Amino acid sequence: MPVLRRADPFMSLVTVEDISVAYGADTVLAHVSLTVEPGEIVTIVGPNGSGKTTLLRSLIGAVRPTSGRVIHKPGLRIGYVPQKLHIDPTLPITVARFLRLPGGKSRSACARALTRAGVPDLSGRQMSGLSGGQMQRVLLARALVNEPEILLLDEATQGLDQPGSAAFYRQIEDVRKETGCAILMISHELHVVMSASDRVICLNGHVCCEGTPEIVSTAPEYRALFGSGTGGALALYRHDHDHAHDESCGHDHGHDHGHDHPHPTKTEAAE
Ligand SMILES: Nc1ncnc2c1ncn2[C@@H]1O[C@H](COP(=O)(O)OP(=O)(O)OP(=O)(O)O)[C@@H](O)[C@H]1O
Repeated sequence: MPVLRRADPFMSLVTVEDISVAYGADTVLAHVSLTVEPGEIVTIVGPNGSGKTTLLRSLIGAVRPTSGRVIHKPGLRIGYVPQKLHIDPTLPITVARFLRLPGGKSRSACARALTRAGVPDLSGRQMSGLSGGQMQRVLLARALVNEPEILLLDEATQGLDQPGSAAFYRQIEDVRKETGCAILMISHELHVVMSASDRVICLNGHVCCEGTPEIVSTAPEYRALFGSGTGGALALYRHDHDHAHDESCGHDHGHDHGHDHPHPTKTEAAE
């Protein structure tokens, strides 16, 4: 069984224990371990082909690790926002119908999810007529219908312009504030995302380094992959933590997730 459920009231939402994943002869993830705690925002960064999507897919049970295991808190509700969803333009389907598709969700739950995703007025619109930004909000709403305890986002702002993606990430922070759900996301938009994250995991087939955005951005492993340019961008987006973190680029599980996390400082670039 690739995904286990363990009964422990104090356990993490998700625990990845030393997983490796191979496609045929190609090992794309080697000995990856991580946890996601209730209410935290964790961002996975890494170059193309570094195994980020594979990691998310193994979390939802869509990819089977060759070794190691993925453990979910029992009864864990997961919301998944894919990179993109191709809708056949000749298929007439409204947003409301799309949201209710996976098993007769109530109208009120769908309306609530659209409001949480910041698009309360889209329910009567045709899916094929949505802009890229609206589509991503609808995919977010779909992931929110079941009131997830953890939201997985796979490069959810791909194709959006900078203001569009900044607005999307602000919405994600609002969702976390309102619902308390944890967020595990993949993104290439380092300067926006690293500011909004409690913790960043830098992946390149294995976990290169992990910690607060400030710590990861100065880690030699991270700089070797991404250069030092983002260090300047990060300075624009200081995240005001009101809790302590480990000061090393190692595992950083010691902080308190039970309280409110402030938004990143607003900046010109985030407007
Ligand atoms: N279903 C599959 N079958 C075979 N190889 C795959 C499959 N899915 C992914 N791969 C390969 O595994 C490696 C990791 O892919 P993955 O999509 O997990 O990386 P990624 O970090 O998400 O990449 P990107 O940033 O480009 O989206 C790549 O070399 C990819 O070609």
